[in-house]
Amino acid sequence: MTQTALITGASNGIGLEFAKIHAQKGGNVVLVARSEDKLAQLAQELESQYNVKVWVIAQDLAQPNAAQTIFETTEAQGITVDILINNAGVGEYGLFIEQDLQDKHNLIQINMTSLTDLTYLYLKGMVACKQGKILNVSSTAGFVPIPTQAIYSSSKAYVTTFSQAIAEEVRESGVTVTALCPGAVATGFVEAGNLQGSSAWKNAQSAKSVAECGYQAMMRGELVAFNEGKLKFMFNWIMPFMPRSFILKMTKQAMAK
Ligand SMILES: NC(=O)C1=CN([C@@H]2O[C@H](COP(=O)(O)OP(=O)(O)OC[C@H]3O[C@@H](n4cnc5c(N)ncnc54)[C@H](OP(=O)(O)O)[C@@H]3O)[C@@H](O)[C@H]2O)C=CC1
Ligand SMILES: N[C@@H](C=O)C(=O)O
Repeated sequence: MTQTALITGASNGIGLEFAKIHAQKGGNVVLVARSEDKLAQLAQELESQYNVKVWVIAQDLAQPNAAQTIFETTEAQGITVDILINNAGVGEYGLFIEQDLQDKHNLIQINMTSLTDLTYLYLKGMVACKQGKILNVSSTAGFVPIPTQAIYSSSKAYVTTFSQAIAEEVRESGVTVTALCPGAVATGFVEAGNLQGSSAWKNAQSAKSVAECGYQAMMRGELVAFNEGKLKFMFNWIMPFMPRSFILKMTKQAMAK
């Protein structure tokens, strides 16, 4: 049966690669982002190249009602979402007290609240049908506090913890929830988050490789997935045993420009 995947942040980066992967496997796709022209272009390419159905929903996930609007749109068009990939997210760089508070509210809305709302709205139907998969794109940043990314790293800690908790809640239902925790990835995220020049991205991975890893982990129903084995080892078996003060110095240095 052809499965439909709703992918947020599908106009660029990792989300764009998720859309290509799912379409290549014969899946229908609902593309969500703000850039309607880019999404329309991608929709046309995917439909002609893979003979799948593609819908475009242009929505700003920084808006409080975005998730409800997206859900109402798919409901109105009779679209059953079998796979939800909450990928959209924005980064940041700078001292907390020097940040624009509205920008931080937007980050919290995009990275946490809209992700939560979309999960709530679509997970209910998946549980009712006893099938479905959710992939929440988090980050290794969620495992440690990061000076200059205080709210971003906290938002990803939320995504990783939230995803595991609801995965257990629905474990008997036939629905799986996966948190994908990439390290540095070479996408527009870096410039958009004013992160260029930070040494943390010197060995950034490709969006394609991260999406392939995340998609496979989602299909296997993994709880928490890393795109590199060394990251999995470091964040599961090394970092938890390090002194907090040392971790803070290390993350602060990694972000230095
Ligand atoms: N790049 C990295 O180093 C890492 C990224 N991640 C996570 O991966 C995910 C994808 O990031 P990545 O692909 O790298 O970043 P990109 O900046 O390349 O892509 C971000 C996507 O999110 C969309 N987006 C941004 N703001 C909004 C908004 N307000 N409303 C709707 N959509 C929005 C953008 O589309 P548009 O502008 O058209 O709205 C774009 O499609 C994020 O959750 C990020 O936190 C995790 C670890 C590392
Ligand atoms: N890992 C990067 C993306 O989440 C970061 O720390 O910003």
